[in-house]
Amino acid sequence: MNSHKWLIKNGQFAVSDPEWRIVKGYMLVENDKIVYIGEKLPEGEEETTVFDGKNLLFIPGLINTHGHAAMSLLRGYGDDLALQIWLQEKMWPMEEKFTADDVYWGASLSILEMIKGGTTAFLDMYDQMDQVAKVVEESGIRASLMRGVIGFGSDELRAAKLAEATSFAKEWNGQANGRITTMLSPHAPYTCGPEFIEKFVQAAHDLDLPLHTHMSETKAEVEQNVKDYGLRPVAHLEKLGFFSRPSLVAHAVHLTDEEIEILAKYNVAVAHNPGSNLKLASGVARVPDLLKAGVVVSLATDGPASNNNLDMFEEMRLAALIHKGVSGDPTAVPATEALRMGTEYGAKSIYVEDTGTLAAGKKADFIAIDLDQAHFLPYSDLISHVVYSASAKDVKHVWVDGKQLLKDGEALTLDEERIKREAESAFKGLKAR
Ligand SMILES: CSC[C@H]1O[C@@H](n2cnc3c(O)ncnc32)[C@H](O)[C@@H]1O
Ligand SMILES: [Zn+2]
Repeated sequence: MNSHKWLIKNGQFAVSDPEWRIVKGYMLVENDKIVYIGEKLPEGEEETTVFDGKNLLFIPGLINTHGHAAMSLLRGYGDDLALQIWLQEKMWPMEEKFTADDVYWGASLSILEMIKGGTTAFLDMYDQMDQVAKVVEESGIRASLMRGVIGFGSDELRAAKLAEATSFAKEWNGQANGRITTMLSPHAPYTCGPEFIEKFVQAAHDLDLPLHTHMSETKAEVEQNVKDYGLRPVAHLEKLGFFSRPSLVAHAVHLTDEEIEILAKYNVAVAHNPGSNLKLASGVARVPDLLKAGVVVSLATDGPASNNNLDMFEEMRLAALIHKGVSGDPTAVPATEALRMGTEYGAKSIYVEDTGTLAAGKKADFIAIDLDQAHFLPYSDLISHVVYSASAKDVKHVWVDGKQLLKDGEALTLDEERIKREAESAFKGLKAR
């Protein structure tokens, strides 16, 4: 393969080594990697192709660590409901009717929205994952993918779903030039019995893969777990060996001090979904306490049907704001920490640690924010502006693996008009069936 080198000049770059600061000057990219960031033109690069970074702030691509992309087709279908009613009466009956094409177009719509909003990597848990993987391959985004499994039904059905999950994980791990990685994912302790979860743990050991699940999202679910198994979800999963694998849990809203200690002890990462937790009235996770205990807390939207968008700037802002409101402490989650949660901690959570920061040697997954807008002036503190003033609409350019996916707000790898048409028609089809 021919080597491709290009240089950004006149840019402002948000680096975090170890504190956030803005470097004004140059960034050199070679193939899929950042090779230099600094104030001076790197020696010998006078002739290198140049991209003008004037009026642009370059930050690491945002990393959305929990979601269900195909659920964009169900956006607005079942608002203002609590989790279990929303799942049982609205989502699951519709999801039963999803065809492979529905998953493909639903995932395409979400991936388009994510790229346009500055997300360069995401985690997805869903059925018919090969369709999502196809869109990841075509679009150029990075993703951690898993066939999510709900363990209702017969032993045969469960065995078939586990086999599907493991064969997907084996087949797709490392595909799309390494942009796809995989995990194994029982949906939740309330939809997967203990023996079934143990099978996932065994498979994760056999295949050397991380585990992911929904955990302690609602108070009712925690109480049900105690009734059914005599333990709260954290001790229950610990007993089943879940945390013996690298693991990421989504939500973790209802935790005791002891549970936070257990998560910290096993290095379990938490995907915090502030928007979805508020919308489904699930509660507010103890993020400041988790961070204090040394738990890696990243940010996620959850599916577009419980959010109802995939704007990671909104999640960073919510994370920075709600914990101040709940605790009465304005320093509970500072802007600097919210930005790490949306980038660096996201990379750790989905085990793609060669991304998530702007630094020489890291993957060239980064975005450019258009600073020439009223809501960013004065240019007093650009890190503050990213968290408190920016939104998905401010993203002008996006690169993943050094390849440009968004240019002047236009998707380069996806056909936006076709995706919008197909998604609308897929939703109509679902409703009619
Ligand atoms: C087995 S595929 C994933 C499964 O998860 C469902 N889901 C979407 N959002 C949530 C949530 O907040 N908590 C629990 N489960 C959720 C989705 O509808 C799929 O069935
Ligand atoms: Zn979810």
